[in-house]
Amino acid sequence: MTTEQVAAPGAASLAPRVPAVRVAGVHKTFRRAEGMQTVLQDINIDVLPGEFVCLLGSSGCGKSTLLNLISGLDQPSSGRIEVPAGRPALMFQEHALFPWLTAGKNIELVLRLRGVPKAERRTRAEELLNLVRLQDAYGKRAHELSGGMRQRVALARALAQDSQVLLMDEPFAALDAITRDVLHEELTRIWETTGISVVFVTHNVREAVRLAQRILLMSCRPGRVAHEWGIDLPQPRRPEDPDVAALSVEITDQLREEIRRHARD
Ligand SMILES: Nc1ncnc2c1ncn2[C@@H]1O[C@H](COP(=O)(O)OP(=O)(O)OP(=O)(O)O)[C@@H](O)[C@H]1O
Repeated sequence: MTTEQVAAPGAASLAPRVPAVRVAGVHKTFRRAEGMQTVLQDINIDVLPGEFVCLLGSSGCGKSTLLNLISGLDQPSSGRIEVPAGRPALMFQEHALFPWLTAGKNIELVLRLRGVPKAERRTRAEELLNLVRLQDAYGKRAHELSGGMRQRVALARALAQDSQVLLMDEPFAALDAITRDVLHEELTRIWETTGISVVFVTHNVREAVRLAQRILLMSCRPGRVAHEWGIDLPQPRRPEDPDVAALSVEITDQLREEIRRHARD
């Protein structure tokens, strides 16, 4: 297992040794018709301020469950979740924009809920749309936007929460490969600019290697952190770069091994 610890480049208001997110000894069990199912077992993760961490694993290994626990949407059966950086923002595969509101108003709604004065909301919404390179989308509704554009608005809306931590659950999984690629580039740029911590869930090895400073590979049933890689390859990374390709092969082999092990159990 490679456990190279990587320094986060981003800014953050927290002292360097205080993690943005701490998951300590977390177990999660669900009651099901066939009995109790342990989905997560003894998960221990510290996410540093400004760090980009990918949770990688095959379908059903508990990635979304872990993200839900970090977000506070669900509680661990035992162990502790701490988010010293404050309430995280969330982004999912589904954009979940309100269809009756324009892109700008979707963002302004979050600003309003945060108590941002009315006079400032429009300017801030436009700034956020600029940040995701959607300057012209302020007055457009979701049905007038492409899938990639909707996810950009969803990202802008998540950033409107002004959180230090962004939790992303397969946000680009429904997009075509080229659009996904462009959004990877945008997300990397935004992460570098804002210095937020990102916890990004995916089952796509290439996506994880493209984005992350640290990849945590989860095993299945129960979900545990089976392997960890620290990645200090420069951004932007291209799949065909030899180091990126070699790492993708190494991680894919480990993922296959985890899937085989799970099938044998
Ligand atoms: N509320 C729940 N009640 C019962 N079982 C649940 C609940 N939520 C999740 N599970 C189970 O926990 C396991 C892990 O699910 P989870 O959605 O976290 O996996 P995942 O790794 O995110 O999968 P995918 O990549 O397919 O989204 C699955 O077996 C799922 O059926």
